[in-house]
Amino acid sequence: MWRRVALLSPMISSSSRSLMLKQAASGLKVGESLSTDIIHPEERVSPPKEKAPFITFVLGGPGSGKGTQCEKIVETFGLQHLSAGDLLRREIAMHTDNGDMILNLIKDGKIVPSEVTVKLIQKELESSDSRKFLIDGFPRTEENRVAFERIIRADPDVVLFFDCPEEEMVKRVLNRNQGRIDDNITTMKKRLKIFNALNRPVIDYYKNKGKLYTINAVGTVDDIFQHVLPIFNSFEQLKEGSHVNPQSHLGPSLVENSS
Ligand SMILES: Nc1ncnc2c1ncn2[C@@H]1O[C@H](COP(=O)(O)OP(=O)(O)O)[C@@H](O)[C@H]1O
Ligand SMILES: Nc1ccn([C@@H]2O[C@H](COP(=O)(O)OP(=O)(O)O)[C@@H](O)[C@H]2O)c(=O)n1
Ligand SMILES: [Mg+2]
Repeated sequence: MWRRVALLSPMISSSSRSLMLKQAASGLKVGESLSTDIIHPEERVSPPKEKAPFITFVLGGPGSGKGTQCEKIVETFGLQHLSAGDLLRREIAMHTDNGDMILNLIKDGKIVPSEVTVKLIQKELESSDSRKFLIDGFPRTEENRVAFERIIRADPDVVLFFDCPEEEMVKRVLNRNQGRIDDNITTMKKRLKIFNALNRPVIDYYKNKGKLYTINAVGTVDDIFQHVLPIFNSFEQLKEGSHVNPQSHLGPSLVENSS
């Protein structure tokens, strides 16, 4: 929705609006001309400046707790949660043209072509009324990141990285119990390899840009969330409309902004 509004608003000037009203009053259809009413370029009203939406990328290995923490962020700050994995699984469930291809890649722990994933995210962004998003499990590769920049033409404001030891991630995934086809030891080993090879460069990229917040993902869900809270609390635009107004409980040893 935000992009559509931003693209459409420059098209309507005050004089063209009055022209449309006159046309309606005179019984003319929009597009048929009223020869006396000429719009001069200097009469055009500049479009309202659309503020870019607030975007958070949520990174971390499989089972690091991204989805779990996203639920808590949504509850507290009202961001809209877009899980790349959930969007892909929905394609499988709906038997779309890409469904089988996506299923085979997920089963094998591989990354779905970026164009497919970014287009799914784009659809959600454009049809949403929200102005603040949590994009979970994305970008997983440099190719994902570049495709998002090219297609969406937006940059994240915040990048969270849930840092978790491998053995803890394996334990969590094998106990996840959500009936996921990739929650088995064979796929998990492949996913960890791919995470280390392809997601680490993305993490380094945002670290160098000063946008990365690394969070120790070991501990209880609530303890970890206490380290997420102050990050979002530091952004004014997230406070208004949030469901509660949480106090900061920053534990500096566990949260590191690598800027
Ligand atoms: N801090 C935590 N400690 C123990 N288990 C957790 C924690 N956070 C999440 N889990 C559990 O671990 C599993 C993976 O969590 P999930 O949020 O799905 O991770 P991700 O989205 O990063 O793969 C789930 O079963 C979840 O309930
Ligand atoms: N950006 C993304 C996100 C997920 N995926 C695919 O979807 C699978 C599950 O992603 P997910 O984000 O739901 O996984 P978790 O980290 O939550 O376990 C990945 O292993 C990939 O096969 C992808 O190809 N590209
Ligand atoms: Mg997840």
